[in-house]
Amino acid sequence: MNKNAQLLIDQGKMLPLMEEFYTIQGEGYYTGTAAYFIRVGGCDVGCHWCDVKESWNAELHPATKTDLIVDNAKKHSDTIVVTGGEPLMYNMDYLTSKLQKEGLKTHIETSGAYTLTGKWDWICLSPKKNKLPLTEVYENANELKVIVYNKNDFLFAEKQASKVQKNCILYLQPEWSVEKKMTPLIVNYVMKNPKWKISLQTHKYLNIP
Ligand SMILES: C[S@@+](CC[C@H](N)C(=O)[O-])C[C@H]1O[C@@H](n2cnc3c(N)ncnc32)[C@H](O)[C@@H]1O
Ligand SMILES: Nc1nc2[nH]cc(C(=O)O)c2c(=O)[nH]1
Ligand code: SF4
Ligand SMILES: [Mg+2]
Repeated sequence: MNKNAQLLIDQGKMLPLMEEFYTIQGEGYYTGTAAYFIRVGGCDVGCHWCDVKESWNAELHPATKTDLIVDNAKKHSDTIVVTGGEPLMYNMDYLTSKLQKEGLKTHIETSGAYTLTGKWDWICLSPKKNKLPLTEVYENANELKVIVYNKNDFLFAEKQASKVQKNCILYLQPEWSVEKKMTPLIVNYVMKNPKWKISLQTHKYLNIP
């Protein structure tokens, strides 16, 4: 990448853009709500079950002017979900201030493993064992969404829940490849531990992006 583009990326004025799409939020608190998704490339957390591994290598995704991303997003929805990849690998201050100036709601999907930048109307924190969230992200999360791949993940989920604020909404979401096996276990767990809710990847049942 040329020096100038790298400088603009460092300032958040350009971002490696993998894809953007208008769809229905499939997961968590806003499930069922229309939103425009901005998927930023680049992630080094390395979840073995990640459903967007194509996002990991930032160099495969074109550095795009943040102003253009915003001008496009505002045509589609009043709610913008920034995801990735891991969006917090980049400085989100410029993007979110521009989105909010346009009157748009800013939501983020994050592992919380990097410094919290940006002004967010909603933070979905999905912690990963390989690279745990930073304290500042636990403290500002509106929802905690723990992916359940095996039985040990219930214990991990409880540890993560002890780190977020009292009003943070707690979700357990089955990992997609074991969804048939883990969903009944999550259903049982939630009935026994009703501070938790179940979150399903409803867009995958609906066959939408
Ligand atoms: C692809 S990640 C991108 C944002 C950020 N890197 C993160 O992990 O939160 C978006 C959401 O999808 C979840 N996810 C990824 N792969 C999944 C899978 N195979 N099954 C269930 N959820 C998955 C993540 O935990 C996260 O909540
Ligand atoms: N419909 C839909 N909802 C989503 N919620 C979080 C997603 C993500 O990949 O971050 C996602 C996604 O990829 N599609
Ligand atoms: S942190 Fe998110 S994008 Fe990165 S590997 Fe894990 S699920 Fe995929
Ligand atoms: Mg997804």
